[in-house]
Amino acid sequence: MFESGPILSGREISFLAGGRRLVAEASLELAGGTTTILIGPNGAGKSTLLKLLTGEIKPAGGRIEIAGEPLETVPAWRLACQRSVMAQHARLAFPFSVYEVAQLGVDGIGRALTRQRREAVVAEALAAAGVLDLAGRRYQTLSGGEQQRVQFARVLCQLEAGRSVAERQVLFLDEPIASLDLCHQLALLDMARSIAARGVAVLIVLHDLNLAVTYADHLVVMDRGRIIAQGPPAQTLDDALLHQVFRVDLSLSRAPAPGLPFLLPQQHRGRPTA
Ligand SMILES: Nc1ncnc2c1ncn2[C@@H]1O[C@H](COP(=O)(O)OP(=O)(O)OP(=O)(O)O)[C@@H](O)[C@H]1O
Repeated sequence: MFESGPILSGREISFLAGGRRLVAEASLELAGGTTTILIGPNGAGKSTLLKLLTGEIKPAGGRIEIAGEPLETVPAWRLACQRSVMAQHARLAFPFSVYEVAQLGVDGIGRALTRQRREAVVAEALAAAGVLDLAGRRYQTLSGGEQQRVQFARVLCQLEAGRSVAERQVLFLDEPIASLDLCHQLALLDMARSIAARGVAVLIVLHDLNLAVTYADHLVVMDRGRIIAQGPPAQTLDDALLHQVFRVDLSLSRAPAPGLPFLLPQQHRGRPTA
């Protein structure tokens, strides 16, 4: 059994850039064993908030703690063991093979592991992400969806290698299914949930509201830099909030599968309402 409770917490976090407040007084907790899904329209501040929580950028105000320590005091090598990040866009300047990209996840972090174990971690991650058969290919020659799955393999490697150092870990996935077909979307989200089930705190930025309400234990809704609602999906989303945040007419109804919340467009006019 794992220790439940928050692994990462943010209190009143703010971030300013270009003369604008991109994140304003955001507070949230990422608990072990929990899948938190962050939703909101384009430009709401989701990726900016994720970058603040991962330590990639520094907040102008507020406090972020990971495993009880202020985030800014945790040395980079330990942070790399405590949290793994799949960014929205990953660029590679060098002609790496798929295997080498996944291997980046264990480089450094997996130094305490035997070479055999490191190789097993990479092979297991490539297989879990469904890209083992692409291991020898040049990363740049892959399709967008294949590249996204290789990036997922890389973060799986990092998480697994980091486990030898950090017991309490956070997995951040920023729009991890944006380029994936439905089968691979569900496979990735199922895997993220099974990672949460072993005690990791998982934060996923998603645009698909159906998948968000289906996979989230905790839903966080952002609009214009602010967290405007959060909690269990069924108690967090309602028609009024959907209209306010996404500026379209949607209705929350029940899908044929019992207990599975589902959003159906109602009189959708094909473009956002004013
Ligand atoms: N460094 C920056 N300087 C100025 N503005 C920025 C900077 N970074 C982000 N922004 C702006 O901040 C807002 C929030 O950006 P962010 O990427 O966090 O949104 P998002 O909710 O992830 O959007 P999307 O769903 O489109 O990915 C956007 O309007 C963006 O243009």
